[in-house]
Amino acid sequence: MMGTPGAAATRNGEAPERSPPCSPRYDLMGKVMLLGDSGVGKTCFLIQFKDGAFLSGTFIATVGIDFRNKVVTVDGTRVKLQIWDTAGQERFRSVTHAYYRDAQALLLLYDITNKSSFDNIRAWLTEIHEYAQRDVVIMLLGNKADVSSERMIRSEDGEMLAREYGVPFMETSAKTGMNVELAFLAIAKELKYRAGRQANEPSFQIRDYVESQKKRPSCCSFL
Ligand SMILES: Nc1nc2c(ncn2[C@@H]2O[C@H](COP(=O)(O)OP(=O)(O)OP(=O)(O)O)[C@@H](O)[C@H]2O)c(=O)[nH]1
Ligand SMILES: [Mg+2]
Repeated sequence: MMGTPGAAATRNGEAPERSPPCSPRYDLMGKVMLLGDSGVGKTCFLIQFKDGAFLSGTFIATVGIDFRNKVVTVDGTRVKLQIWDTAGQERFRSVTHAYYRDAQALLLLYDITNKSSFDNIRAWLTEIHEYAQRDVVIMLLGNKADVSSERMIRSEDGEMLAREYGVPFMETSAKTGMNVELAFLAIAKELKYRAGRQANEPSFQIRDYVESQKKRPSCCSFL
């Protein structure tokens, strides 16, 4: 499905997004984009979050760009996440660039079993800095953490890279669901915090939140 870039994260009612009458109510909405090389698992990550299912079998690369909506409730606030699933293949880059500008959050994935997908993260970050909003929330995710036997990238390497860029990091599995919901909940919490901080509300640090909540794969500390 193709869509168009649109409105920024807003309180419901202030800058309304046209939504069908049957869509669930929400207090706040934000656009999230999934980025990363082809095959790292972006589409599976989204399907796992949206439907709780894993697409195994033949890999079908995404063509162009697509989105799904899901409303999550964080601390009593309903946050509608409009999640854009991009094509990782180089030939679709010019299509996806146009969508960066409207995103409030970017989930940048690599595949822990694929070294080049990790090596390309720096190039992705350069691209993000070129096309995205300056204050966009970025999270680095090392996906396919369930495949410990083929691991090429140590968890510590992901952590180090994330620290260098000042972004939260965790390993995930679109297959088992490990840390998938947490990634989106952390984004939703950050968007809620940014949209309107109440007096006396403690400040929210997304990196601390992710560090305190994330699960670690049980098998791979020997690498
Ligand atoms: N074991 C395992 N396999 C995964 C995981 N996530 C994705 N895969 C597999 O990896 C392949 C690629 O997954 P996709 O989600 O289609 O990859 P993508 O990033 O959307 O790729 P493009 O659409 O080309 O950008 C598929 O065969 C999936 O079944 C995971 O967490 N664990
Ligand atoms: Mg895809």
